[in-house]
Amino acid sequence: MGFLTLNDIHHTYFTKTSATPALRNINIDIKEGEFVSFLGPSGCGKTTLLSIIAGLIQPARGCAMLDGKNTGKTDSGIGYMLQQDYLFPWKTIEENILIGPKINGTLNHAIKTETLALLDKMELRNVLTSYPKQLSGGMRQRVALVRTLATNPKLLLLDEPFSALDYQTKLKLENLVSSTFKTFNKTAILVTHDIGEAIAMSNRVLLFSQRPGKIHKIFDVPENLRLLSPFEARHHPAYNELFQVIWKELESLEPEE
Ligand SMILES: Nc1ncnc2c1ncn2[C@@H]1O[C@H](COP(=O)(O)OP(=O)(O)OP(=O)(O)O)[C@@H](O)[C@H]1O
Repeated sequence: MGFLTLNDIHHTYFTKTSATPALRNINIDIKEGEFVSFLGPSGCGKTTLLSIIAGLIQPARGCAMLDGKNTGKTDSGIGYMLQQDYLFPWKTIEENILIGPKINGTLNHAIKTETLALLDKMELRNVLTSYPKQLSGGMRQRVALVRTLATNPKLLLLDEPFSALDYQTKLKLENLVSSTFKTFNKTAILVTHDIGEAIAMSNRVLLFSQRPGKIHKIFDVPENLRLLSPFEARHHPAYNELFQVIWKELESLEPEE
């Protein structure tokens, strides 16, 4: 069994008049410290699967087990980061990043020091007393990431966290996130539409089929790419090779016009 095990997950959304099958037969083991990306056509169920892993949606069948516990039944220590930063506009950056430990009742001197060090690592100095509206989009996403990491989650779910950023900021943030996750050996799942980002950030890329989403193929990212930063990885021949393979596979999934 993996650190995170997705066990025969199926899900269908029901309304009064319709049923939308979203996911079928999702089975996968993810190791501790692994970075996995979910890639696939729009509407194939990637966010639904993240919500099931987070315990926010009860799947119609199957379950997600993290460290031996069903994520839908326990407070499983999962951090969730989205495209929007959802910082509290009326709180300072310091208050925002420490809110998780404060709510959990775990805030102490050591956690505060570690969290502030993380803010430093994210190249955000001198913003502690600022408010979110005074920061750029890229800075706010980094603050959101520090806030997510402050609770020391066992697993991080990242739902297109870089997609609203300009290209340069996105590349910079990918580098920062990747080095932070490697340093702290964090297990993470990234939902993205960017094949390059998936390859440059991950150990494995899971390609989903059209809805109802199934795991269509799993691509292992060569070990030598993982030793590089995402920016460096994008210039490696192995990156281009894998990009072509995934691109062709993704194209074969698109519906005929
Ligand atoms: N609450 C809901 N009620 C009914 N249908 C839903 C609901 N949420 C999602 N769906 C449908 O389930 C399918 C999967 O949605 P989901 O958001 O998981 O896909 P996705 O792969 O994340 O899409 P995208 O890449 O466009 O963000 C879609 O057809 C969507 O319209």
